[in-house]
Amino acid sequence: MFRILVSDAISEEGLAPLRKSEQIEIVQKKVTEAEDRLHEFDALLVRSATKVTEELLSKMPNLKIIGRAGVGVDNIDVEAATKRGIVVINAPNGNTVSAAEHTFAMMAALVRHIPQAHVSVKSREWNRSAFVGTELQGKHLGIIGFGRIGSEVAKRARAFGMIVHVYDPFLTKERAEKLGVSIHTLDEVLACSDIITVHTPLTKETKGLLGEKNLAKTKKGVYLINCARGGIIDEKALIPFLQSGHVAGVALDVFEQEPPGDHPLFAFDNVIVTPHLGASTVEAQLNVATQVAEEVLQFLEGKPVTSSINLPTLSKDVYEKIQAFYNLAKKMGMIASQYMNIPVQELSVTYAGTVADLETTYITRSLLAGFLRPRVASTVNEVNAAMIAKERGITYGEKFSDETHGYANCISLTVQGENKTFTIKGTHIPNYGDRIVHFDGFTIDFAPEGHLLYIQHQDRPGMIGKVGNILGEHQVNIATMQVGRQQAGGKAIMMLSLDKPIDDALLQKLTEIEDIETAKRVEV
Ligand SMILES: NC(=O)C1=CN([C@@H]2O[C@H](COP(=O)(O)OP(=O)(O)OC[C@H]3O[C@@H](n4cnc5c(N)ncnc54)[C@H](O)[C@@H]3O)[C@@H](O)[C@H]2O)C=CC1
Ligand SMILES: O=C(O)CCC(=O)C(=O)O
Repeated sequence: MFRILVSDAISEEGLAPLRKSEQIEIVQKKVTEAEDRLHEFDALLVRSATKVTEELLSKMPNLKIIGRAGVGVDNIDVEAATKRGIVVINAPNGNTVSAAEHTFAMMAALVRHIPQAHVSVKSREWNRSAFVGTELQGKHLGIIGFGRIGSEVAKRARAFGMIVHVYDPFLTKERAEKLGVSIHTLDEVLACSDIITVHTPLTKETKGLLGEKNLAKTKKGVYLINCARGGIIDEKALIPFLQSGHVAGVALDVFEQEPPGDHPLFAFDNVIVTPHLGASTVEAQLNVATQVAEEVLQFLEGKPVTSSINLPTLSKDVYEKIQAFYNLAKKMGMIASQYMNIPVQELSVTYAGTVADLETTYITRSLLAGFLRPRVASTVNEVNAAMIAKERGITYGEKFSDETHGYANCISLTVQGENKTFTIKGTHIPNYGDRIVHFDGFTIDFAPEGHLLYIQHQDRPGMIGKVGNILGEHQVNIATMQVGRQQAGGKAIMMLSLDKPIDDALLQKLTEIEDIETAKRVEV
């Protein structure tokens, strides 16, 4: 049974695909109300209210995936989740239109004083001269952060006859041209805009982006809108600019602290607010819940997720192409790690043939996870493998080559350890399977699976018989055996596949056979 905790209000209709599965149990409770069961859950679904902290994660040892039904993941400690090998996914575009429309609604409300007029009329006043507004047509709109929502806001602004100025340091010229906007510096946008709206994530760079210094660079009478994340506009820094009239009005959907409580900005009539409603439409909530539910189902079926924050994204098509190599690489990593059971500093993976044209980043992550698994007590998978390797001082890199050794594809792994370098090469043969074709300097051909026994010895008559006898005496059946040698009478190897694992005592007995140099167990 796969147990999912849904901790925030998520569209019931969107969750329907999950409810259909008999293997899934859904519990709808706040994390604080599910304290006694936290350890049971495999998945956690949230919006922005639940704070997914390291402390919460430590109480959820079974958690494998966190789904954010929305865009911003600033309520999730992604680094802590990554360390624990937990996949974090979001729904990056399900609420884009709703957030853009809300921004526009706020813009119109701000320049036409709609909330203030509404309160006035309901207080039995009829004061038309107090609420004279300004048109949007012909006004300069500054958009800071030109991603999904920023660009939707721009479309609507153009339809209203506004002149759009964009600041986004990551926006390419080509994309800006395609979207019909020109890129400016932040200072230019600040200086020329009648209205400024922010649409960036909250990061170290964007926290307080509109603070005292930058607010001073804006036009007198500017209007400001934040429907992105609280803190991008510094709330405290705004106060003197509102008091002096430099800032004509502010619209906030988001706050540094949510809920904001009794906020000093509420004292200003020209500050209008909503309680983080950007994504609160029936359509957006259905979209984000459906996206997250589908991703969780994919994950449950062992398929890659496409909207992960902490994994390279992978489409279904690409995954189908890489799947065989992904599995082969993992096994190669596991074998190399057990064979080289000494500290290692570097892994170097070389791809040749058809595999070199695929999305190898994911394959390398799989290999790295396979390598670390026998060495690390905690969960290690594609999510946290790179981080764990870094913590352990293991560097890794990818190369590409034309040398396929006669196979259609070849993955080669070289492990650099203390005083020893080891190379293993593998290939995947469609409709046949995975084969290891090179092992520590020997050409060989074996399937990388099950209970393997590697023996290195001098090439002498009778060696196979001696090994077979000892295994037979201990009731260990040999399923397959492959041999290889460098030259007659020189160093030779055997790779045996056994029906059951062998213990230390038996391994020791094998190494005591004359002319056997090494005997190692490898479990795949
Ligand atoms: N109020 C609400 O209910 C909602 C709020 N949001 C928030 O809106 C924001 C934008 O969301 P999307 O457009 O979907 O994200 P996005 O990732 O598509 O776009 C963000 C843009 O900000 C840009 N950016 C990053 N750092 C920047 C910097 N230092 N200066 C200028 N630009 C920078 C990026 O290059 C990117 O183009 C996010 O903070 C998200 O959490 C999203 C949905 C609903
Ligand atoms: O879940 C919500 O309503 C908040 C949406 C939001 O802020 C986001 O998607 O980033």
